[in-house]
Amino acid sequence: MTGMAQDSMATGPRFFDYRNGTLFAEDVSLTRIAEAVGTPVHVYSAGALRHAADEFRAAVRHLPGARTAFAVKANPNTAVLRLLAERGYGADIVSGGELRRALDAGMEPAGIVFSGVGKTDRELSDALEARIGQFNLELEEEGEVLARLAHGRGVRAPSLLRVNPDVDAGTHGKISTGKRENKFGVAIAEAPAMYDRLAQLDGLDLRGVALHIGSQLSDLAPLEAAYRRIGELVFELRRRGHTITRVDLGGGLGIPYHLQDRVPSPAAYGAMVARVTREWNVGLTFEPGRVVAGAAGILLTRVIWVKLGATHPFIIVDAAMNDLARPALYGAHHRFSAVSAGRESMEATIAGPVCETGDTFGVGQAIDRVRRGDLAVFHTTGAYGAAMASSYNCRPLSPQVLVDGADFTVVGDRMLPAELVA
Ligand SMILES: Cc1ncc(COP(=O)(O)O)c(C=O)c1O
Ligand SMILES: N[C@@H](CCCC[NH3+])C(=O)O
Repeated sequence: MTGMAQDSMATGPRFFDYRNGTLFAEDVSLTRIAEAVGTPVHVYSAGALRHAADEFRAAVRHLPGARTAFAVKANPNTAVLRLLAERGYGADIVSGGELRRALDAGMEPAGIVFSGVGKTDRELSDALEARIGQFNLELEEEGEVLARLAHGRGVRAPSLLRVNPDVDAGTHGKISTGKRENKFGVAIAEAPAMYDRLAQLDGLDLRGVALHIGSQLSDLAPLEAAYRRIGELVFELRRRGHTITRVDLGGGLGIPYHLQDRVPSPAAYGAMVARVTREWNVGLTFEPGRVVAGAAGILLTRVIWVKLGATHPFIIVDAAMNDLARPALYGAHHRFSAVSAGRESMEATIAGPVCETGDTFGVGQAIDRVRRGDLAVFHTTGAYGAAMASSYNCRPLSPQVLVDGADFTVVGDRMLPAELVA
């Protein structure tokens, strides 16, 4: 009975839970969603989103000038963004597409932060046109181009300089962003002189510095080390005569994917930030993604075959790496449980139908015993799940459903070509 036993160990309010042996999302049985919408389907819980969104905000909102900008890349679904806008979130964006998403969802332009190492002139112009609240500059030339574009419009672009603090975030190499060899931000040693030059430009309203050292951080120590370096930089910039009013501390807080994972709570994170930034005298911006949306989603799938394998049986499900890329890309783990939990378990390798050996969700895992036709879920897919989906193998993008209490709605992806939407 691994599914039921595993889920009963979860802490905090439970939005995906068994009732009479069937897994529910809030008050809607997943069997009903599968019958109505088909599988695979990404299912989000509005209650879980509200809970995580409020928990993070509660942890940081007492900090001076605190602003929370949800990292849209984690979950750009318009209904999700709308819900977060209602909870007081702005948006951290990295492309013109994400800008449109954030604006479509009703986010205030003033609450939008534009990060990203390769913003095009067109994207910078569109963001200026939209009057977004903050540009995070990732290289000096970007600042010069933005200054020119802003000056041409008779405005000054509110900007921070993103600094690379050269700290090892202790996370997967592909999602680490704050080591000197990474492409993000400017080297901290070069930041003061560069800041001096950028601050001279008429078209920029340079207000401070930003950083983001990586994602799925399971320890606060690297964040604290990076923040201390940024604190020293703030005082150095003030000694050089600059007025520093804002620091953007990025995102990165990890969440549990295995039941035994231990990660810092948002409250512990907020307490660390309060301690480290006490003397800074600036407003703080946060860019959380995963910690807000991750636990609010599951991927509902159906078992197509149980196939004999050399070491373990293969459970071939109808979801694949094009629906959930994290296991194939980072070797990431997403718990698997049956929607109708029986009493038996089995050891199996879970795989999708895509023609790649890497389309595997777990090798030799102990899971609920499932049979052909059974429904099952991958847990904790609300962040970087549907967001990273592709139509590889000409598989249609899977639908997304938002459950709120006893109601559920298909919350489509308006920006995607109609022929790609299931
Ligand atoms: C600049 C920036 N901000 C915020 C985030 C959000 O990170 P997370 O989802 O780990 O909170 C990312 C992704 O790592 C990012 O690149
Ligand atoms: N896509 C990554 C996170 C990347 C964060 C973006 N900087 C993941 O699924 O874990």
